Amino acid sequence: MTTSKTLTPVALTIAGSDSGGGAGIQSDLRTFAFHCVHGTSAITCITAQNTLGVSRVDAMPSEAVVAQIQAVVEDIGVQAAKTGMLLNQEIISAVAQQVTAYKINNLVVDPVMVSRTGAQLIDDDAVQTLSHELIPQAIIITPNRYESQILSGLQIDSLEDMQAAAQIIHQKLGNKAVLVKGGGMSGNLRGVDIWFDGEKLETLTTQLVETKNTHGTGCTLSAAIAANLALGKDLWTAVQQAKQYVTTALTYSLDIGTGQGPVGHFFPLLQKSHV
Ligand SMILES: Nc1ncnc2c1ncn2[C@@H]1O[C@H](COP(=O)(O)OP(=O)(O)OP(=O)(O)O)[C@@H](O)[C@H]1O
Ligand SMILES: Cc1ncc(CO)c(N)n1
Repeated sequence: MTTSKTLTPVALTIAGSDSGGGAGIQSDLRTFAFHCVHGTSAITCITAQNTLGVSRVDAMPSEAVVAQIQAVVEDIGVQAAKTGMLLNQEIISAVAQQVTAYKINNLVVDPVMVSRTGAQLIDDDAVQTLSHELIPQAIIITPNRYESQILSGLQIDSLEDMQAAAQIIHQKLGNKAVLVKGGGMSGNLRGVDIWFDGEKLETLTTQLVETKNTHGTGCTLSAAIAANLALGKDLWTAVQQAKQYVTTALTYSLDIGTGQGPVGHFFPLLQKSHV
């Protein structure tokens, strides 16, 4: 059997480490692997985190983040990338400069600012830099309910609010597409996302999964979109399939820890071995 370098899809995650293994770098690399995409990483910060929450965050020096991106892109090359928790203004600016310099165009930005529970994950100055320097370079951004409120200036309580926010964010920031995620909504809207690409306003609905173990859904979704882009799929297909991946991972979520457990990525293996 021969192997070919050119046939190996590679994706890069630029994100924080989650010691509990449910979100961040750990969920992204797992998602890439289960898409048969080689995963590379640039770690922005180290969180001490478990199913109950984040107890400490240590930022990496921005030079270290830049060095990781350079090491990966200059030697291995990437077909797609995603950003997650970038923590502070300096790191966001440095990442934005690298994205420009290396012309990373299949860029998925998960604008991690506020967790689903409403906790702020980056400082105030960083929100501005994210909006002005990095988000404009993304092919798609995937804000959750609270991030969509910040980016659109709207209070979001209904499906109509989500639709209006997606359109405002698209107009303001000019990404090819915006996906407003509904995990932070209430009732049946929890599994509903809104896509807007300037023309098509679509509601993405899979089944609602009734579980408390939803940690890492947002990271997994954006990583799965990036993986699908690395595999050469078009953006709309990449998003639809990523949404399905997250839904299935939620149905196999892991009841570990005493708080919110993570989504489960092992389902393709479990199905094969009939465990
Ligand atoms: N209970 C659920 N059932 C089905 N889908 C869900 C559920 N909760 C979240 N999702 C889906 O998970 C994806 C991530 O959305 P969510 O709003 O949870 O992102 P997030 O807040 O960024 O996540 P994170 O917990 O990683 O910070 C979306 O596609 C959303 O519809
Ligand atoms: C490291 C990290 N990135 C992203 C999130 C958002 O889910 C988190 N909780 N932790």
